[in-house]
Amino acid sequence: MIEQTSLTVHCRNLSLTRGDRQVLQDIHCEFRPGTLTAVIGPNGAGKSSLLACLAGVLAGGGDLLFAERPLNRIGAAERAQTCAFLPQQESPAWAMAAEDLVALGLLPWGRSIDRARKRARVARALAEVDANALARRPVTQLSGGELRRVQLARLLVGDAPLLIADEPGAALDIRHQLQLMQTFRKQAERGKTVILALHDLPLAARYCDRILLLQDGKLRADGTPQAVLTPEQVGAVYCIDSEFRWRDGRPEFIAGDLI
Ligand SMILES: Nc1ncnc2c1ncn2[C@@H]1O[C@H](COP(=O)(O)OP(=O)(O)OP(=O)(O)O)[C@@H](O)[C@H]1O
Repeated sequence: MIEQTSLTVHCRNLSLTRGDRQVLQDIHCEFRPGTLTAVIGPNGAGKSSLLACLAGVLAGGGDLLFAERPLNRIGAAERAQTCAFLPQQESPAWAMAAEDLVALGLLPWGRSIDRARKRARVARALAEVDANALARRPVTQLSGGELRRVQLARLLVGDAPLLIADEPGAALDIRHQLQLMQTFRKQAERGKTVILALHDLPLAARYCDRILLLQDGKLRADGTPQAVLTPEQVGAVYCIDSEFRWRDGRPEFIAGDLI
């Protein structure tokens, strides 16, 4: 059984083919507890594919290890308790109440958590994303950002040591985006391994410890925001001008013009 409070993920020579295209090539990296990592890169670079592999949803070549154990040898229930995953897009299948959708995040624990504790954890997770007021609303009647916040509560409710979320803040207003990034920061500070695919480079620079930059399925850079978001690297990958600077002790990424 994997120790539930902290988890290192090793990814060695990971490759993935989808259709007739190789979308990930020899990705070599590791993700440590207490670290908030952003995976960035242009559209089609392979971010979602990488996250889906890390979550065990897609299987590629190479080795993926959770706490030194091959991911494909970890049973489904244990894997679900270990890793919470939020894909880029997910539409609700039926009109369940938001709190019931969040409670699905506790399914991997079955009856080992009693009803009262389940209710308390669901309420806490909804509060974390400022969504308590949505608890009884049918998920099919929520706005895009409201639904995303409820799905994020489902990601958090199980308290899994590994959190993987694909564009978690894409539909959120600016206040909820900041709140969400603070939540992920807190999760990392509590010892979780947190991996997010992000397009928002200023948010990645400000909140993440580490950035992986993907381009055409290859890992182009891996390091601190300052080391990765250099004008040269950003220019080469995104074809834009940019600036990375420190203001009041805080890293700031500023996008400039198209090159
Ligand atoms: N189901 C699929 N079948 C075949 N090819 C796919 C499939 N899904 C994605 N791809 C291809 O895999 C490559 C990587 O896609 P992926 O979704 O991982 O990129 P991404 O970096 O997450 O992009 P975005 O920023 O647009 O979300 C792209 O070239 C895409 O066209």
